Amino acid sequence: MIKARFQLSRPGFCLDAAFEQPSSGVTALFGPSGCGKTTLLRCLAGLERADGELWLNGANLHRLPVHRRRFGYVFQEASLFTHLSVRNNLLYGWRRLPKGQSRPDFDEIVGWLGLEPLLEQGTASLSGGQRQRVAIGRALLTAPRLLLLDEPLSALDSRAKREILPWIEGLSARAGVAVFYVTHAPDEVERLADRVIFMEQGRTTRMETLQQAMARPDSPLFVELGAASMLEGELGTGLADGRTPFVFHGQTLWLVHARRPGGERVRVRIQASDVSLALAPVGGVSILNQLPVRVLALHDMGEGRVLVDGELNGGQRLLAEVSAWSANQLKLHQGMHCYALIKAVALVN
Ligand SMILES: Nc1ncnc2c1ncn2[C@@H]1O[C@H](COP(=O)(O)OP(=O)(O)OP(=O)(O)O)[C@@H](O)[C@H]1O
Repeated sequence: MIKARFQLSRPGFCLDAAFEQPSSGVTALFGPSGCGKTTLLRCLAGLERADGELWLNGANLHRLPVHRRRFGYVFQEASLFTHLSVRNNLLYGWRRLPKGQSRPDFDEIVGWLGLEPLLEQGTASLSGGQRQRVAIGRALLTAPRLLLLDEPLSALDSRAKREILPWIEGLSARAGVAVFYVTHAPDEVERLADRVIFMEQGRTTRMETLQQAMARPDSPLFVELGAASMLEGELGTGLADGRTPFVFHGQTLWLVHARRPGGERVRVRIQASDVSLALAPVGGVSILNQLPVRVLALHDMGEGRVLVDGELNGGQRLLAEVSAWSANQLKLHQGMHCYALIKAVALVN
């Protein structure tokens, strides 16, 4: 477990943050600009002098200086050594690991991040996404106890961001290291995070699993794009007619244009406004996906809209946005069974 509490004041800003998280997987630190995400990450790293405490798996790290914490830190813009090749940048911390400490496998980490073709290059010719991959590799090669990533994609354009995301995904599990990931981009949280710590005005306001964070209508993750649900399951083999099955808890959703090999664990995203409800299965419609759902709660969103919080077979949650008029017509109420008609399903990873 990681248990942390930090208090710090500077003119115009106070940090008062506390959390407890498992020491595995990816925890996103999410909140608006200026709420203190970077400051909290810097407190974890030991780069800020804050009051409080920091425990990692029972060890008290709070008084330890930065280098003795052995955390990897990657900033918004990778600061690579310009006089060294990619290989020597990667090996920089690895070579300096204390004698007797087990060394991460260089080739393995290079492979995880797809860095082989770049190894003998200088850093000047690297794209922004490649630089970040090298910075993450360099941090992992120091065998960090925690990996701290501070908005590593924020300086990249959307194409570079799309390219780098698959390399970052799954890294925490492969390397067996817990990752703290600062971002204000909901799509990065949905794609990468297992858990989310929400922050506002210097305070940690809530800690949730991604599923919990996406199952409440007032989730800060929904502010820009509206409510959505995330389902986890397995991709099946694509059919000749263009459909690919996504299977979860014995149910199937059909995706179109998935173009991916079957057998992978994936997440899919369903926008609540793309989900309609019906009292019985509907025939003669173009909608591919209909799933039974049980109504857990109805939330009045104002402006004649109702957000229906539903539970699918197996327990995963599905949000549907319907008009208040339709909710009345269907007499939707808690505990009721109905069918979700899902217009679009997007693969997240
Ligand atoms: N070195 C500094 N000296 C003084 N104030 C600072 C310093 N760095 C940050 N601040 C202030 O501290 C507050 C928290 O900043 P912080 O960078 O932690 O927020 P953030 O949530 O990471 O923001 P962003 O998403 O924009 O990076 C802000 O009010 C910021 O202006």
